[in-house]
Amino acid sequence: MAPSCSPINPLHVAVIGAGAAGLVAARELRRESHSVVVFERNTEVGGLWVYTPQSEPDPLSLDPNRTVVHSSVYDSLRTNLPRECMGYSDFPFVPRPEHDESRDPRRYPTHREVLAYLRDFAREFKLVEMVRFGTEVVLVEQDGRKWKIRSRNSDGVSRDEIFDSVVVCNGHYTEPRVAQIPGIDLWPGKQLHSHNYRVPDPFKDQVVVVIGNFASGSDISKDLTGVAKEVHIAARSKPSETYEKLPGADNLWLHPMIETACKDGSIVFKNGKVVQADTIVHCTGYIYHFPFLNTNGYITVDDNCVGPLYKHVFPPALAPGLSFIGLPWMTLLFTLFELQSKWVAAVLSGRVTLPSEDKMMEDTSALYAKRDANGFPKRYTHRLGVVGQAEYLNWIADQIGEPPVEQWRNKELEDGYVRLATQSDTFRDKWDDDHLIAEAYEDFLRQKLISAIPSQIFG
Ligand SMILES: Cc1cc2nc3c(=O)[nH]c(=O)nc-3n(C[C@H](O)[C@H](O)[C@H](O)COP(=O)(O)OP(=O)(O)OC[C@H]3O[C@@H](n4cnc5c(N)ncnc54)[C@H](O)[C@@H]3O)c2cc1C
Repeated sequence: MAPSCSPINPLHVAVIGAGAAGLVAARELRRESHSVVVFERNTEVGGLWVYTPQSEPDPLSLDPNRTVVHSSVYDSLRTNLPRECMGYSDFPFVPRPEHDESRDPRRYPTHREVLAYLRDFAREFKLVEMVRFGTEVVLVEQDGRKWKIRSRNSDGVSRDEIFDSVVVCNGHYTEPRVAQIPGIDLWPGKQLHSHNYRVPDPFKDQVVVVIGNFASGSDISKDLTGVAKEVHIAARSKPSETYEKLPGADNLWLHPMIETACKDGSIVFKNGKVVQADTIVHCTGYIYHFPFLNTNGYITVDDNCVGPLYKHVFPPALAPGLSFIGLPWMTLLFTLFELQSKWVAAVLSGRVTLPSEDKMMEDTSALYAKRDANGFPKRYTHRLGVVGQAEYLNWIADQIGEPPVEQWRNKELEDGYVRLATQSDTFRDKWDDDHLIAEAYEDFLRQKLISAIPSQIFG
């Protein structure tokens, strides 16, 4: 629906999480005159990007009563997308050497630079004053037409409060998904999920099997080659005859998926190769998890499909009081967080209207039907992909009267994914799209978001 001329209706809104999604949600809600409280269980902003050397005591994170460590960032992590396309629209993620010599000016900087950027963003827009740190949300449920939030502070003190609306930004890279391996119960080696991987040192001289070959699997296997005896990647997407020695190291092999794990410590791959392994690292992704949410069964998570949700944001029967920012993946995430936040803020103030509950349900059912007809599993419901993501982001932009996402930004994402898949050992340092960098910086200059083009970022 197009923006209406209705008077603005300011509400009291709770945001759960002060990561990249929650920060921009808070900014957009406040811009729309809502009063905002951001609940953040950590002691600082940044969410996933707040690296900690600590990992969880249960290396597969299966114990529901374990102490949760939020971040899944490993020490050597650099971004998997170029920085120009990662930033918010009016606060570009550009090198900021004037601040501090420890900043990383590279096009694919370290996780520390992303955290520094998010801190800069929070400072620039005075967002920290809205955040209640060390405060975990333990329950969200409807209370008449409003929403009750129960939170617990670091002293264990609980508090109930009533809000007009709740915006969920709790992140979805903390609750691991673990691969099912025939015979694993009798296999005597160690297992961990990439959520609990930080540095390669504990794997010195080991034979390690890494399951998964996308961003984390590819990074972690390379990280391990420096200290491990052998590293074997098991990739679900590879044909069963695959057996390749990978470039960039002399102890790294690519296999198809594991056939079975045996009690003598061996791992048999579907290509028939057998290795005597010490450790398996599951780089197999994460599941959406909302342990605090009580909607009397209305919202479910079924094979990583969270629903029902209109356009991945609003549960039709509970909209607009409850909304979710940041569920889709394979997209320009910070751009998505910003556009979804603007949409939620405008819907809450009455500036933009949602379709009827029935129409939203129809749209959601149509999305599921299309997914099923294309043969995609449920866990791909929130996967946007290169084409789908541009359409989706532009659809939201249109709802709120914003311009479509810049072509250079979409193209950087597209080319970035191709590089990631085809030159996984060099994609962060070698590229041939300097023209896109130039377009991005000209755009930033034109909008007066920067004062000069830094020279060091061209390839
Ligand atoms: C290894 C890895 C590498 C990545 N690399 C990139 C990249 O290069 N580029 C990119 O764009 N994206 C990348 N991503 C995706 C990344 O997750 C997003 O970019 C983004 O930072 C997620 O932001 P978020 O706010 O949704 O979640 P988070 O950053 O996870 O923030 C959620 C916040 O909610 C808080 N919280 C959770 N539950 C509660 C509760 N009950 N009460 C109070 N607070 C709570 C948490 O403490 C946290 O601060 C990567 C992800 C991973 C796992």
